[in-house]
Amino acid sequence: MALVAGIDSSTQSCKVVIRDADTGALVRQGRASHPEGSEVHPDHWWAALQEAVAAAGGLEDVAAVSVGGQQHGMVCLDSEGEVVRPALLWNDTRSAGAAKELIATAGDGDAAAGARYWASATGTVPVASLTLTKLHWLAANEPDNAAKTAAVCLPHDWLTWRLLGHGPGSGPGNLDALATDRSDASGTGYYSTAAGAYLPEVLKSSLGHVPHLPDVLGPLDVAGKASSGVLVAAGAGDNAAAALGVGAGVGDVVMSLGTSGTVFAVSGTPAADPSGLVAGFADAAGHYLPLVCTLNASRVFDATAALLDVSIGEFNELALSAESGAGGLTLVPYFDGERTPNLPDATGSLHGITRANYTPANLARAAVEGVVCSLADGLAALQDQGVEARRVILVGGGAQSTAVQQAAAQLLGVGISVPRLGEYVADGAARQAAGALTGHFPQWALDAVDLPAGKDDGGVLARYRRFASMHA
Ligand SMILES: Nc1ncnc2c1ncn2[C@@H]1O[C@H](COP(=O)(O)OP(=O)(O)O)[C@@H](O)[C@H]1O
Ligand SMILES: O=C(CO)[C@@H](O)[C@H](O)COP(=O)(O)O
Repeated sequence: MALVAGIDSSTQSCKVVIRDADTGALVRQGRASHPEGSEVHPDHWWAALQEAVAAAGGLEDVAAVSVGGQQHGMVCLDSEGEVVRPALLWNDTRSAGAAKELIATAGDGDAAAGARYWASATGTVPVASLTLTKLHWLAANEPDNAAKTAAVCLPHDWLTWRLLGHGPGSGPGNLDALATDRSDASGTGYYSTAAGAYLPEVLKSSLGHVPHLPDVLGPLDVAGKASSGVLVAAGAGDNAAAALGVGAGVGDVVMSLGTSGTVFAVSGTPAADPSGLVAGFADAAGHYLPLVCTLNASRVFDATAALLDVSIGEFNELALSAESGAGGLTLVPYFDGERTPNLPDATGSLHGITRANYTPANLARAAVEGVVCSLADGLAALQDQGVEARRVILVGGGAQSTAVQQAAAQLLGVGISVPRLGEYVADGAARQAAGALTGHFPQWALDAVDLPAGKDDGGVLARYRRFASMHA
């Protein structure tokens, strides 16, 4: 029995699953936390990866490994392979102005024309989350660090490189060993998803020079072999890895409630949405992954639970104990600013408060409904781009909440499928590792509970949309 390992290096933590390559049976797993903040030195990810691997019993008996990682994070390396500055993560909004400038410049001052240019050139209209806008911010605000940047890569690329034994000072040519895959390259802002190629001229005009970029590997390619002999696969962005992990097919929309809220589907054609709501990413199996991402999902639950001084389990019980509609309370969850819609400076808001409805249970319910409604808007944006939604597969930490599952079934207008408690990004990476080992993706069974579509009788979504539109 060959074993494969999948790693999910996501915003809040690193998770490792070790599975049987043939059957997909879970053999062991481990986890370690990442530090807080939207600016993190990559060394923390490496330390957490090693801790999580150790907690999972090590990789000595594992034949292949692959890394799924939080997307977009800007990892700048100097000519020796040393990290130039802590990575700016996908949820760091300081480059919002840089995004605006890149759009205006491309459209000669006309933002709509600029958005059309970017959607057609890369598949995605720039927002603060994209690596490109972070590099543009770096050039304007830290010119010395920009000048020192000899290579740029993403969190999963950097971890793959470290697993292969590379690192600061690991010798001349070590930057040449950097590798990525289409799914993560397509989230940089300097890669054309449709053409499958980097856009060096875009980098030159935003960073001031063209740094070395990781080779873009195919879905079943091998990045290399570690000194221990373990095969290291191409890896993927975390959302693309989740799509592989749940085996998403035509008609499936995946909705993830992690730190980010994401809604995405596997598609045969690349998206190019000039409204900027849908990002035109690639998937990890040779197709495309139109995706909507918000900045506010599970952490809205964490923050509300902290305010109410209850555990996350008690928070869910409270939300379940309130009526649908939270007695008239509506929470617009823009706690960390927002990416979709693009409102980086927004804050959250609570509407409809009366003395009668201002209870912990209604507040918990309003938090759940607010997050689910923001993702319902994401689903609508995907459908506007032609994505077919026959069911929504719920994943990510927040999907474990029964209150979230019920609200999703009620408010999304399609049936919900909740896979059994699992780590679907890490599982997707494990499937990719098995693919690199055998030359094909294995079919692994997925155990899920289905909930039929309910009805939004109380107009919860319409009321949410009315209050959310006040932020525009
Ligand atoms: N039962 C639950 N109900 C609501 N939220 C939960 C539950 N279990 C975990 N979470 C939340 O999920 C988040 C972690 O999810 P995860 O998908 O691992 O995030 P990320 O991939 O961004 O690191 C945390 O904010 C955590 O509080
Ligand atoms: O920016 C995006 C997708 O475009 C995020 O989905 C990140 O990839 C982080 O994922 P989580 O840590 O929230 O799972």
